[in-house]
Amino acid sequence: MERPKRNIYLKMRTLEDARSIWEERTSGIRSSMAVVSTLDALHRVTARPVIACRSVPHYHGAAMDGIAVKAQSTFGASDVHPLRLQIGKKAFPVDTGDPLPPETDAVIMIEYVEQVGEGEVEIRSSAFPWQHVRKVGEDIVAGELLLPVNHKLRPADLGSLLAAGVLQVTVYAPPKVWIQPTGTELIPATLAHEAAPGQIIEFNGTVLSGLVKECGGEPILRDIIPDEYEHIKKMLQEAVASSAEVVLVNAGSSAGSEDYTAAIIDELGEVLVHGVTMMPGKPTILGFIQGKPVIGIPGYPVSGILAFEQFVNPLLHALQGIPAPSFAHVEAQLGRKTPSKLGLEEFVRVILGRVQGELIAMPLQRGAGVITSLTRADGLLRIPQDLEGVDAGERVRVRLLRPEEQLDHTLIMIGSHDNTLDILANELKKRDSRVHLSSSNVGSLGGLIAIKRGQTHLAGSHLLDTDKGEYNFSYIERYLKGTPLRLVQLANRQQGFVVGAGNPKNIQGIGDLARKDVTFINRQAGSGTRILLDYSLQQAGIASDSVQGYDQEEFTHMAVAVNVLSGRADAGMAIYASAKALGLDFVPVAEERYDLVIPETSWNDPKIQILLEIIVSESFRRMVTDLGGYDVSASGALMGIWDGEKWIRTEHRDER
Ligand SMILES: Nc1nc2c(c(=O)[nH]1)N[C@H]1C(S)=C(S)[C@@H](COP(=O)(O)OP(=O)(O)OC[C@H]3O[C@@H](n4cnc5c(N)ncnc54)[C@H](O)[C@@H]3O)O[C@H]1N2
Ligand code: MOO
Repeated sequence: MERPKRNIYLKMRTLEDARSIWEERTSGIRSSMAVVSTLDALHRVTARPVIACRSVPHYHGAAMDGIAVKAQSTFGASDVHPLRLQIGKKAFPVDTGDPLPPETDAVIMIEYVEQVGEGEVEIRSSAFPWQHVRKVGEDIVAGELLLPVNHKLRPADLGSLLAAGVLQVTVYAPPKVWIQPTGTELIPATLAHEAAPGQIIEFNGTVLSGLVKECGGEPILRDIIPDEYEHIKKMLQEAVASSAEVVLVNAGSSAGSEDYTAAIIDELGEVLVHGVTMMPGKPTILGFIQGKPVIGIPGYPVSGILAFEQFVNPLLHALQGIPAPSFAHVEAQLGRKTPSKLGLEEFVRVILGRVQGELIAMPLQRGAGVITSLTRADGLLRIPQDLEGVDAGERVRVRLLRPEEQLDHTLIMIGSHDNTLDILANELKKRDSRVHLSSSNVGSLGGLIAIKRGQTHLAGSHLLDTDKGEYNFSYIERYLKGTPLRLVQLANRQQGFVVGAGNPKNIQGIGDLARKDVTFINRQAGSGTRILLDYSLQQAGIASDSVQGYDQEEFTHMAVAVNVLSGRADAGMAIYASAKALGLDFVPVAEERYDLVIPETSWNDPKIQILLEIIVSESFRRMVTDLGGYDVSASGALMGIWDGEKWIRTEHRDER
């Protein structure tokens, strides 16, 4: 048998075309039917109409507490002519729900009944027939249509079914979905502690299982199989012969030499689409084998989730006879220019928060392999394929990934990255579970600009004025004229060189960066760390082009440390905590002040006030001290009040 060695996208389609091809080919398919107990039928979809077996109520009953009467016998009663009725003859005490005694057809509420003498009551107005009576069949009439077909059962529906004597319902069986992780590099999460380089923990299977359950399906999660032609082929044959109604093959769908899935589906059945002009999610495969939908889900986690949403979610709903629920959207202002590839529909993860009444969307990291870009995201921005991007300040429609009401409790922090922000985020949630810190790392200067544009509640900044040797003040004077704010110290922290464990290249100071055998990893321009590095180089009389790797930039301290850990670089400038976190060595260069820049417009925001309480708390200081490399003795100190024109300094601590 011929085994294809290489693969290309066989049938590339736009997202819109792929969706409509898929919808057309799958719209008629339905899941098998099952008869289930009404008690277990919540969220299932009716596959047959449901007919009431009995009427509700099945007797005339009192709708109020009081006395049951024959309405006719009360006619004429009034304030002027009160009427007396004998208990047991003309008036019968009843409670709500009691059957009406024979010959009666109305209830008078107890509030309008006066007890007079032994066995007699008096009324001062007449009753009309069927007043306060629940008549037979008022709610449900036996034989009537209770619920139509293709109806998703809600708790109240189950109530009406039981009331109408319907103890079993015919529903669509939860569509069974075969989920097959593939990849020779994959290992189960239980073996995470012994993962060798090149081995990847399998987790997409669990993500896909969760998504299937959310669509009312039943996942069948299979053990990992290697990326081998025969394995994949045998598995697909087994899958289509099984009771599974849908088959998902995860990974191996792009152009790699081991990516056979499309070729095998083509051999065993039919490939409708291979490649969709969406990003992430491009290598999606849509096909059929023996009448069963088979979908190749890309291996990168974000790509996989987005491909599932576009193609599997609507399919699983269609199998149950209902449309996929639509997603909630909000309008927001885009905080940062976001370029996008022409010809590709791009899905950008964003954080969302309300700043000065305006909803702001800030893009997060874009890598399709970055699963945390989805856990951190508040929303998804879809950039159509005919756009080359969206400009900062443009109004965009963003799909919500959190309930809308949470957006008012989101604290947006844009600017420089610091490891203490994770502690802050956790402490905020601890104090008020609604409050959520969404941070975007764009460097200190980027944070000040975001404040200028009214796009953030606060910024983190450590900008060294190389002339004055002080932090932040002069930058605020330069960039934030007309924007009143307060500057609060978060911590003093140690900056230095992160180097390999044991300092293998024996890096002692800035001078070593010019060595031919030392490769550096830099931070992005505009970051405080970069300014500190450039300043240190200048002080030492070292030209930047004599530093190897100077042009290689990362956006966070941890990313710099990871470069050193992986051996890509010998040194990078970062905070001590990032070296400690990865078991690397650290060569101190300077201590710097990291401040929170809080515009006056958000100073009184309760979320900011909680944050200010946290940073002066003992527990916060202890946790930050434990990170190492921080001095928190002045955390929370008000460094200055800027009225938009000049500084109103204060030396007092915690003066809020
Ligand atoms: N030369 C090309 N290379 C790639 C292309 C391309 O067009 N030409 N497409 C890229 C795009 S876009 C995507 S998305 C990825 C996904 O491709 P595959 O579906 O073939 O997936 P793999 O390469 O096998 O895996 C990608 C990545 O994801 C990890 N992975 C796989 N399965 C799991 C799992 N069950 N749990 C967790 N992680 C998983 C895998 O180890 C890889 O790291 O391809 C680009 N390449
Ligand atoms: O299109 Mo792939 O799905 O970006 O990562």
